[in-house]
Amino acid sequence: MTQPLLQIEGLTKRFKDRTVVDGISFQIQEGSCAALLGPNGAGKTTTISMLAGLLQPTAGSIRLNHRGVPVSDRRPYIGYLPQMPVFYPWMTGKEFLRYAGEIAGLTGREAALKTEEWLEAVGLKDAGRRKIGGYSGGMKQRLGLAQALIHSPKLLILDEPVSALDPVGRKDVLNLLQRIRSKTTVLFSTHVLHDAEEVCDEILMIQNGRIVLQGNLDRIRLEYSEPVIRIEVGSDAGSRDWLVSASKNAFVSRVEMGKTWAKLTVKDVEEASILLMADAAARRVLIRKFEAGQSTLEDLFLKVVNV
Ligand SMILES: Nc1ncnc2c1ncn2[C@@H]1O[C@H](COP(=O)(O)OP(=O)(O)OP(=O)(O)O)[C@@H](O)[C@H]1O
Repeated sequence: MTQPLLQIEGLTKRFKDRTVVDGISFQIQEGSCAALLGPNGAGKTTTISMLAGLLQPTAGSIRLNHRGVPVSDRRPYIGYLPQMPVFYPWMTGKEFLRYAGEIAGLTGREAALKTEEWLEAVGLKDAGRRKIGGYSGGMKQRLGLAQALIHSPKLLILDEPVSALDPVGRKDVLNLLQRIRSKTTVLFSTHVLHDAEEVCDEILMIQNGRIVLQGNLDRIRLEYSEPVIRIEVGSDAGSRDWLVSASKNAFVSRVEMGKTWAKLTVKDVEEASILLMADAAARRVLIRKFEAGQSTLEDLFLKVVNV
């Protein structure tokens, strides 16, 4: 078995007496794309800052392997884009990238070559001649990605790369990440499950500084999906009463309910659908929506983070 690119063991960060990252362990295989997913305040930025070498862990180990051997200084192997990158608005995109390349250790010539390559790759070939002060949020984030990749790192780490963007910028950056991930191992943090699903194959769900669920997305989807029926009824008293009594059926194992809707976890979705529909028809209940299927990853995420 090949060594994982990144191995994290018991990583912990305490600020005074407050434990913000609480002994987390995980691995990232070369070539994969992993999302560190969790609600606000879960500990994502703190974890990522430790991986990027900006914050000293209180305990635990971070090991990055290159050709199967641990490296002593992992920073040259990592590309990092912080949650709120700082750009010099008076620089052009091109000047900024060259500067970033030289800071990352490239020679002037290499930095110039890589700048052209990356400006093209992130769709800023023409804009590269303009000042960053005039860039949109999405353009800045694409420039930030180019900056993080300019020294050809083995692992790209991004802290909430799309959360501050409008839908167009978000789509642009997610599409770009989709392309990058075929060549570079990626770890990015997000509090939006949909973003993780769009790009990643692995997830690490974090809450209160602990990993509460981790693994391959498809496997988790399969393992945790449950048969559910979602029903929406009319707002009349009869329909609402029926919904309450329907949720008390013996075949319902869990209920979430609003005034005119219910999500019922059942044992056998087909059998339960037939019984519920027949009963609703016999009692002339106004069904506005009836959806029988499997619970989604969103359901699981909400259940895990308990919101
Ligand atoms: N330097 C610090 N000193 C004390 N507490 C801190 C410090 N940095 C972060 N925290 C606290 O640690 C917790 C986790 O913060 P962190 O920024 O890692 O969460 P996050 O998951 O990235 O959240 P968000 O999605 O809001 O960015 C928060 O409650 C935060 O207030």
